[in-house]
Amino acid sequence: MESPMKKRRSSRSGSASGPRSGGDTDRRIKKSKKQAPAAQRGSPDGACRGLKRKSGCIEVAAQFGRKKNLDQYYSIGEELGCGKFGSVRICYSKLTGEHFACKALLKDTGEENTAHIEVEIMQHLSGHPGVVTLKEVFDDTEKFYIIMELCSGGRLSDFLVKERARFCERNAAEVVKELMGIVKYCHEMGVVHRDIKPENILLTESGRMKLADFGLATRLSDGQKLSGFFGSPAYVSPEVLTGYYNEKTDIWGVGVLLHFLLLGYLPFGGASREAIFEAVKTIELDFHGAAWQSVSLPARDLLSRMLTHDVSARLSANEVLGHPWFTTYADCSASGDSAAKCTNLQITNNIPRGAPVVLPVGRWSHDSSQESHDRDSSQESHDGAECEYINALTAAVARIEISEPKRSRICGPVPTPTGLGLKTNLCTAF
Ligand SMILES: Nc1ncnc2c1ncn2[C@@H]1O[C@H](COP(=O)(O)OP(=O)(O)OP(=O)(O)O)[C@@H](O)[C@H]1O
Repeated sequence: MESPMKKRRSSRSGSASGPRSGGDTDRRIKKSKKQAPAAQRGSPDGACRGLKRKSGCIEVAAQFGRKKNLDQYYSIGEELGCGKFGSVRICYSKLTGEHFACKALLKDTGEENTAHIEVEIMQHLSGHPGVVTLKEVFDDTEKFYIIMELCSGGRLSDFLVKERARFCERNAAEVVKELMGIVKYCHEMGVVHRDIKPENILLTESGRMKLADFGLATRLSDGQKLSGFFGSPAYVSPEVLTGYYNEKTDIWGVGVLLHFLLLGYLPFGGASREAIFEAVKTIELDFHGAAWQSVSLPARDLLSRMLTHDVSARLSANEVLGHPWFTTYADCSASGDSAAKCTNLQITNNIPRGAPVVLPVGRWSHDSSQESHDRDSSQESHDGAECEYINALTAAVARIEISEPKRSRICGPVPTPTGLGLKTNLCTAF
């Protein structure tokens, strides 16, 4: 797994533009129902303007109700992780004994308003099971302390590195389905995350995913465009590098993750940041090469629609979730035949960055113990039938009508997405 690359926090004041100010990009971005205006990152007064006034929305005037005397309420424990601007530690409520995570952000970094917006967006999204829940905020003369839900399962990136395990398509579909449900919720709430990557996806003890680190997130109203560089090089979308963008930049990030899950390596690599950017901007992925032969056609079709440079053609979160690839594996599970339909991908250790993984072409097995390349004739005929099924699905995929997302704003939690099929593995992995 690629090590996380530094974000340009100093350029967080990227702008949001109205629909009329943008040239070509405007024509590619269809307008939809009006939504809240994006936060003005340079203006604390504007930070809550237009934001849906759901219960608990933080009023900037109230400085998100931050409290003093952290020590009075919490004991701070060991470090869970370290970001560019501070560390995150486990903490214990002195009142209830509950465990939380405490993110400390230094005040003298000029990031004070960013901290406000991060907190505000977390609060805005609170209530969804896929978003790290904000508990409360403290400050003292030097730091802000964000008390949030503890995700003791660690980061998805660490899980992927540790496991180095087989990621069959069914498991990949479960991961992406759950993540996309969270992204869909964010977009419906008018929030673009802008830094979707496995380092920012945390896992609970029970293996559920939680999107975290809203430090680069922003709000976006329908038809608005964003500009400015945000994100991590390997996951950044081409439009972020070349001009204006919208919430579809998050779809690209999930697409990069899906590519990793399916093939075991990231699609855009390079020896330097510039080289990665060049790859992101110029490489058109070919889903027909040898590496893809053991990946189903619906999976390839979906990925090609997530990693297309044409933003207007790129699927929305809702459209991704409606893709037949997910139906395939939902149906498999329902029939109790899911394991048989898993294409096991062997993600071997020490894969050089950007190097292709040699996949076990045509191997279908029930579990990792059945790795034999010898398949009996009944299995062959089973595969043949499955191929027909998959090809029929692909034909259906080709007829999918692309529609703009409904930007209805959901005030409460949306239904919990299906849990990770890897739940057990995740629990034991940490
Ligand atoms: N709620 C949480 N529960 C458990 N661990 C957490 C939690 N939030 C953050 N962490 C850990 O702390 C690390 C840093 O957190 P986070 O990414 O929010 O900080 P950051 O300063 O924004 O980082 P970056 O430099 O990537 O922007 C995470 O990678 C994760 O390991």
